[in-house]
Amino acid sequence: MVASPTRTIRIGSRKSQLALVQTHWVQGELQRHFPDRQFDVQTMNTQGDIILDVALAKIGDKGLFTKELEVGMLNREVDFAVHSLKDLPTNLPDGLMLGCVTEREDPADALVVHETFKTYQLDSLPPGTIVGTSSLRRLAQLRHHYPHLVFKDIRGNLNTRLAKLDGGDYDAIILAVAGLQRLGMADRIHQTIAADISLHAVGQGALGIECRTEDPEILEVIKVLEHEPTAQRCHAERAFLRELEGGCQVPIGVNTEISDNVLTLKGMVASLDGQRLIKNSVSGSPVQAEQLGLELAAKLRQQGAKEILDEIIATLDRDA
Ligand SMILES: NCc1[nH]cc(CCC(=O)O)c1CC(=O)O
Repeated sequence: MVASPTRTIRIGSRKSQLALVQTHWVQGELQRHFPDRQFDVQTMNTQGDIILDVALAKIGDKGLFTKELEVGMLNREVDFAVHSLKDLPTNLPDGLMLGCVTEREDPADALVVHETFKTYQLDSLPPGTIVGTSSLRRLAQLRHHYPHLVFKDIRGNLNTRLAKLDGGDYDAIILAVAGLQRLGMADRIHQTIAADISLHAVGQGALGIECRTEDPEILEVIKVLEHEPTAQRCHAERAFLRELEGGCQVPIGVNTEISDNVLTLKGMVASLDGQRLIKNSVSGSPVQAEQLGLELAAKLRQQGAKEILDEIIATLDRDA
């Protein structure tokens, strides 16, 4: 018997510890579904892994963590790439698509504290507490609720950030619950931040698998890992962000849930000083996910979101 020749499937990944944990999970799951196929992992450095000394907000986020992997796919060096969905831009290059969204972990943010701050919760942190975050979304929402805290930029992978916290550069930092859980560091979560204080990033907690548009064989393989409710929630979130975004990393947060076959999408846009914060929500059928995202974007624009976003983009351009 002649076995039909099947190609080895090459998976592209960043080299960070979190990226590798996520990619190896995908590789393991696919290997379980397709025991006769071979899956290899090929790692690449992205701009986001190389430029570590510039505030994320100033370089924007247009594919900072994804571009090299995308070039690899278009050049057929790799067949698909595994991303943290929140790092994947809402507009993808021609020839590539979001082929699969995996089941989401808790999408919330977490407060992680220095050992001398263990007795505090977010709402009891004393004035002047130094909180590290590099996300304008986290910054604006926390400033809105806790104007007495002091915010300081922080970069680097999860381990670097935790080392800076433990070394005393910060009293507390904000990280994604999902990243800490995946790296086996859930014990560092001091408090999960509630949605009424801080909405999470679009796609947070889910993995997004990007592949070539014209490669049905690969698309069929990766689709086995799709989790439909997560995909519907994330498609609504991404449509909302795509519709509002000025192309820059901006303070936009979301929250979604599906209950009794109704998808509810909450969204917020805030000014950097946290003084203006606009929120609203829409509900409808999960199969209309994208439409719900557009609807919510239109609502927030009516409430003044565009003015806030234009102002932020002008500030970032001026300070760049
Ligand atoms: N921008 C970095 C990044 N990309 C994905 C995660 C965590 C995992 C996730 O949200 O899926 C993180 C770290 C963080 O925000 O703390």
